[in-house]
Amino acid sequence: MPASYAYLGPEGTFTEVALRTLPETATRQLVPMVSVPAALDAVRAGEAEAAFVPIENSVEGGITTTVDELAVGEPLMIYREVLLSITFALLVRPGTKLSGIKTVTAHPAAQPQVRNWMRNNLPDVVWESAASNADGARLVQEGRYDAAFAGEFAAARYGLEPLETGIHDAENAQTRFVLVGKPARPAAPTGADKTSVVIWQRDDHPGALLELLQEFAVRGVNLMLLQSRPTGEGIGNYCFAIDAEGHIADRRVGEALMGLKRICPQVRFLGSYPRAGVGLADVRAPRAGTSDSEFSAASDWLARCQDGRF
Ligand SMILES: O=C(O)C(=O)Cc1ccccc1
Repeated sequence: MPASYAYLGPEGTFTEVALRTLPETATRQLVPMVSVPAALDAVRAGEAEAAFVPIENSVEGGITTTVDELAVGEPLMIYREVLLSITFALLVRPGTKLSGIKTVTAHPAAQPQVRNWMRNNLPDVVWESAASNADGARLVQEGRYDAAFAGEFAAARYGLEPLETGIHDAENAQTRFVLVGKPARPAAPTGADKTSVVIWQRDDHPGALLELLQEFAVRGVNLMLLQSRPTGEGIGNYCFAIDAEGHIADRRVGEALMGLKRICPQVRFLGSYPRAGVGLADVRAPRAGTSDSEFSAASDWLARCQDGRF
């Protein structure tokens, strides 16, 4: 049996479309799962080699279920990311008219991307969340809802028709998906990489977040995502999911992570992986004093000082 990748299903999700852009899917069995936690647990249980799940969108930010699931439980690591531009279609059973729609469904992350369109076109319609956009389409096929926001490509799969296509409140809305597996050595740096971590702060005091961010700032590491998530230990207790530019093998990134490890009760490394859609030409040169060679020269100098050989 070929190795399998579990993904947020059922068939016809944006997740599946994004997953199929990875060349290695040609030799993998793709297994739709009912939820993000189910896909991740399939990896933890050794039933799937990897899971492919949505993690962030450009309209609403982090997809919290995914961030929360990666922050706790048996550790997993991100190996790849895929960016997909998203527009929605309003899918209905054949013959349904806009005026006949009383209920609509989709994944919760779809709502901020279609809210204005709904306000203008379906102002009195009741929204209910589905496990995924394709699951919403499946529920419309079953007659549970009148319409679903989903990819136009999902229509044929569920015997529906698109009443409207190209629905998107924000121009160029993109969703980011990640391929997640059990921890192993990250792929070698490409020069255009990203490092994801979740960090917990030691205690609540003025400047606590600033102290964490300084570890990146003083080493010239640019941040690409900062998301606070409740730890579940009472109001005001947060951990922070952070994406930083660079690879853990880059000295400035490694040193920033070591700095965090010294001051945080817990640091969870979620992986270093190539940035989607970014080439070497798009990557800024390191800030003065933060290149690998400058870190090495400084450690050599320190060793010489310690030896009295300066
Ligand atoms: O992949 C899907 O279809 C999903 O349900 C997740 C999702 C939600 C909103 C935008 C893109 C992907």
